[in-house]
Amino acid sequence: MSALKKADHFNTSLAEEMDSSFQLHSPFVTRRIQLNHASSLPQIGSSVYQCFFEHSSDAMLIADADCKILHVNPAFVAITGYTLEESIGQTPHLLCSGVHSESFYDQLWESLNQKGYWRGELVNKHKNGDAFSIWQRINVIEDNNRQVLYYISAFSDISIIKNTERKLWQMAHLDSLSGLANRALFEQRLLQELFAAKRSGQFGAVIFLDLDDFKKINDCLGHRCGDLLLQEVAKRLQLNLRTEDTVARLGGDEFVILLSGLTHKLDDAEKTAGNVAQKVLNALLEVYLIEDQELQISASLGITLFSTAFDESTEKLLRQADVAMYAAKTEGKSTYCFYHPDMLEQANKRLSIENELRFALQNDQIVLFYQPQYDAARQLLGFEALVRWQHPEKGMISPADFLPVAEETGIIIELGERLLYMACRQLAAWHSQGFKVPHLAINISPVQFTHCNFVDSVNSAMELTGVNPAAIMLEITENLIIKNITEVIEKMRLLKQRGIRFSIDDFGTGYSSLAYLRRMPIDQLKIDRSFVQDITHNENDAAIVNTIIAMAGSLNLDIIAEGVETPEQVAYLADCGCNAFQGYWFSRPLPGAEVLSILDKG
Ligand SMILES: Nc1nc2c(ncn2[C@@H]2O[C@@H]3COP(=O)(O)O[C@H]4[C@@H](O)[C@H](n5cnc6c(=O)[nH]c(N)nc65)O[C@@H]4COP(=O)(O)O[C@H]3[C@H]2O)c(=O)[nH]1
Repeated sequence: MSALKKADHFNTSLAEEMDSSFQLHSPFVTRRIQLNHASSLPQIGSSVYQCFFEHSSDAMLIADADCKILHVNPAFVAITGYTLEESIGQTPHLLCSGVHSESFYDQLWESLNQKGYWRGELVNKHKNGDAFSIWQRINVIEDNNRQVLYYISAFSDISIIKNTERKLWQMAHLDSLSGLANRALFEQRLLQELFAAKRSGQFGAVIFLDLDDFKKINDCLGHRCGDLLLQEVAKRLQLNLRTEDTVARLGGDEFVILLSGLTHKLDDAEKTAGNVAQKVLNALLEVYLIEDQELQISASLGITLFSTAFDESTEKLLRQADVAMYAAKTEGKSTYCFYHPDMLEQANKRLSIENELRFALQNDQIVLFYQPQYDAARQLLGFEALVRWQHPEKGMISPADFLPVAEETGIIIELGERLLYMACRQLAAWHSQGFKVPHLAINISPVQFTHCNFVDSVNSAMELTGVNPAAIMLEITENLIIKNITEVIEKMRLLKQRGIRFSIDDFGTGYSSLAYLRRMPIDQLKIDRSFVQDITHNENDAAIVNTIIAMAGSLNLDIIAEGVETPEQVAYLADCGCNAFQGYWFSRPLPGAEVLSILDKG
């Protein structure tokens, strides 16, 4: 302001002077306005300008060469909240919001001094303290000697436009549920960081985060609860990261974190990224209070690093971090893994199994085989239903090759329900055809058992097929019992009320304790085939089998041995007191149609 020279004597009325200036040009298109009383342009009465000034919807102010406000119009009063009296004598600094930097004002003044005008966007402050955005035009009015006489300014409130712009930007760049960046914004920032890393030589990291078993929360507690949990997770992520780190939600329960400017050394960068990942893991593990319920959830994290040496695309880096996250899931969840190229092949294989498995489910490629169970006198005791995938090109695929993927991806829920229904339907059909099948054992994956819909899905399979529940034996594993004892017992109790029986599969390979077993409403222990295999020439295995049989006797449980392949094994097991067998010695698992040949009517 001090650079501005004081105006010449202000000897005519304001209206008259403005009359003169407006005769020359429109004030908003001229570069520099000079008053020229000798103008020969046609005259318009001052009342017209007065009227224009008073009724304009744009705020207008006129200031003298010292920037002291001489006059403002009613629109100025309406937009800024300052009355005419409050404004006169003040400088436009009255409206300063503090949002703009000193260099912003330097450029404004440079334009006014050199070009005689400035136009642009500004954020001003209303009398009530609220900030509002304006589109402002300022013109310098000079006399014939190029001495500044006045500054005239007009501005319109563009807050609505700016808010709409902001909303549109948010819609395009932010995730509406969590308020975090979305994939598009994340990729933009990642691209910037890739360029920055190339220049600086510093490492950056992309961390892919997926909540463990989040689907269960959504399925069991509802989507509202799931959404609230995701919002809490987002908050914790933001709280535990620096503001310069970018956190984004890609969708569902998938989040990504971008760490930049780590260090120049790979080891140090790995260490820092690992520390951040561990910090995030710990923070997410803390109990959540969602709608008066205490919830706990863990996460699996995958980390990939980038720097000058890497010429990766954003897409590729995200994929690498995703692949590493899957490795963390397979390592038992609630942990983090760094990306390694070997993981990619594994991930591609898993992805193709996942896609093909979904297709197989829809296209009846999933079938059940049935392996008979006998007593020592070869009396049929029942069958175990065993899943097979009849792949059109790859042939018969063993469950060991696709069940882990089905469990990791949650497909096991749909698959398990389907198998349960198919097994019940087959048993009901045998019974209705008059065949004597005392029981059918059905394998239940731990993921399937712990799902909130499990009891309902068993009940609905039984109701839909009309099968006799007393002929159903559900096989669960020891590890399931250890992890969720109370929940497992409750579900077993509900199903036992319907007449269903339970067998502990692969018994002896897990960590069951006698104390647990006593509490469980179990009917049968199944000796794992790894003990049966060497029972005749390995003392340890023989001792374990003897102990299991004794334990079953003392707990009043049935016992069955699986994987029996030789008559010696049958004899040995029978000597120990086991009188139920399943294994290749008796029969391999058979397709449903072949089972008919070994079934008895009666
Ligand atoms: N070496 C040898 N093996 C024998 C012998 N007798 C039976 N087996 C095999 O041993 C496995 C017994 O099933 P499991 O322990 O429940 O172990 C099963 C079970 O845990 C799981 N599984 C199979 N079907 C289903 C299903 O429908 N649902 C679920 N959730 N899991 C299933 O996959 C595992 C493997 O199933 P399969 O490949 O069918 O393998 C079956 C069966 O084919 C024998 O004498 N010698």
